[in-house]
Amino acid sequence: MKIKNLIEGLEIEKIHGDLEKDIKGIGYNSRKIDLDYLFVAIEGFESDGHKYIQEAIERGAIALVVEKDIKLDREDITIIRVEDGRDSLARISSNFYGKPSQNMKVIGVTGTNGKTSITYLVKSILDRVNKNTGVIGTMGSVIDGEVLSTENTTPESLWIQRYLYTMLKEGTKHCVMEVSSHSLDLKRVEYCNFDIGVFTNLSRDHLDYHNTVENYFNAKLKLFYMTNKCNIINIDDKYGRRIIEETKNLDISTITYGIEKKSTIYATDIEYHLKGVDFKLNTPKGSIDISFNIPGEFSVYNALAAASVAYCYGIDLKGIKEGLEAVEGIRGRFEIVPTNEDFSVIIDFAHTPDGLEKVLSTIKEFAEGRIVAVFGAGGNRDRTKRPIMGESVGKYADFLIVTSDNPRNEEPMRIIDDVVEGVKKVNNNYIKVVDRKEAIEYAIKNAKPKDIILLAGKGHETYTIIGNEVLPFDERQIVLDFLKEIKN
Ligand SMILES: CC(=O)N[C@H]1[C@@H](OP(=O)(O)OP(=O)(O)OC[C@H]2O[C@@H](n3ccc(=O)[nH]c3=O)[C@H](O)[C@@H]2O)O[C@H](CO)[C@@H](O)[C@@H]1O[C@H](C)C(=O)N[C@@H](C)C(=O)N[C@H](CCC(=O)O)C(=O)O
Ligand SMILES: Nc1ncnc2c1ncn2[C@@H]1O[C@H](COP(=O)(O)OP(=O)(O)OP(=O)(O)O)[C@@H](O)[C@H]1O
Ligand SMILES: N[C@H](CCC[C@H](N)C(=O)O)C(=O)O
Ligand SMILES: [Mg+2]
Repeated sequence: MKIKNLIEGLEIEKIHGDLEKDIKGIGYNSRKIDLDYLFVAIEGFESDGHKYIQEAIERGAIALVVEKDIKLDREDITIIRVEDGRDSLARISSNFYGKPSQNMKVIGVTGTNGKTSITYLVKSILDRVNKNTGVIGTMGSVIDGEVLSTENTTPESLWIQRYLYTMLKEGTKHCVMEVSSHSLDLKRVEYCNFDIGVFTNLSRDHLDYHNTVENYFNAKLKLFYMTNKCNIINIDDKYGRRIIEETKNLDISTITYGIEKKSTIYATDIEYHLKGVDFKLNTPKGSIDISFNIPGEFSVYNALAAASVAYCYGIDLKGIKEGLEAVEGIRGRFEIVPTNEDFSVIIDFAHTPDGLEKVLSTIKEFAEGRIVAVFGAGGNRDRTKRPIMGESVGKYADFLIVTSDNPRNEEPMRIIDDVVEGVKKVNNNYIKVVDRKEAIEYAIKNAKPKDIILLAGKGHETYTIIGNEVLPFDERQIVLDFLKEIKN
């Protein structure tokens, strides 16, 4: 595509050079630049893309989008100076891929917990009524059955636009996307035409990035100004009610869902059990009984959110029921490891105080033996949530093994101590085991009949991040291998 077409709509401060050149690809990382590429230099938190302009040119960049004035000894390189590199990257990427979001239905899901779960529930319902649905989120990008791994829950704008383009090419006209607060703040989803926005809930997380809960909320709020068809909001969450208030004058319809407060889509007759939850789904078009395969009240909320999306698209109750009930489970979300033992092992991705509270209170309701929790907190992430996570687990678990969860560049024992600070307030029945594999093995070795061992925090992840290294680490495999080992 010619540079002049690529920069359509871009807010430009200065241009130098030829705009007729043909661009073969776009990049924001110098290491990924190829022949005849356009390189967008972004000043980041860790580094500065402008430092890598020379490398980008050596690799084949023939045009640059920059946030600062730069001096080059090459006259043939086109230089476009802009105010905001991230915003420009999003605009250019959308142009390059033919503005794919304008030709499809994109559903954005935001909130602290439940995003991944809801995206897969929506996919299950829409797929069943012949709407081939793509997903972009924590577990990767799913395009026509193929899963591509993504670096972030919501990838950089270039990738989002590329995935949407590929989906369209494959005949996928619906995409359900997790929209993280980082992505809203860092403009990864700019120029993305959202049909529907879904809000799950808001609780403590990511304060390392946003500093205050108010900033975190305001980042999430942005999504509901970007939608065209409908906003779907959890009315039982106080931040959900704030979104409803803040957006009430917009020319867009709002569907509310909930259990406690009066809402458009709601659940009644809820019956909890360890293998799932049964409830009546009520909509303005009638009610239907749902037998859902993931337990807990939080699952009812996730199912209601997905049902609201389907309702918004006019899918009938039977279609919604079939789609929800077809979900046998979601990887790493209350996943029961098939051990064949007299105790149970559950792998769950809870990594926030609220997520842990929700999953543990669900387990507590059915536990006949002890609850043993193996968990930790991620390094280079919100420190303020760590003691609160410890407290959430300490309130419910009979025995806690506080361990590591992706320490990244932090000292693992320091993270554990941050968590233990909260544990100690409510429970003294804990040990610290830095090595997560040893921690899991300890829990299994000492398991008593009817125990429920919860391995929390890593969910679907099959790796651990120690320093800058990503090492293989699959908890299911660790559990099964260890059981085999102690039996031999
Ligand atoms: C805090 C944050 O979100 N940071 C994101 C941000 O990084 P940054 O601004 O620090 O980038 P940087 O390292 O300073 O580099 C600046 C620029 O120089 C470029 N560069 C750098 C080195 C080089 O050799 N050549 C080069 O061109 C980089 O490509 C970049 O364009 O922009 C990068 C490019 O898009 C992202 O990869 C990076 O996400 C990092 C990996 C990250 O960990 N993000 C997490 C916190 C995140 O986004 N999480 C959310 C929420 C998770 C959830 O709860 O669901 C998510 O959506 O995943
Ligand atoms: N609606 C919910 N409310 C509270 N906790 C939930 C909810 N849904 C799921 N959880 C808990 O949070 C964990 C993570 O769920 P999920 O992966 O769906 O959230 P997410 O918002 O995608 O998280 P992330 O921000 O990491 O992408 C689950 O394993 C479960 O323990
Ligand atoms: N999307 C979340 C996932 C956290 C998962 C947990 N295992 C951790 O590493 O803290 C994050 O990047 O903060
Ligand atoms: Mg997710």
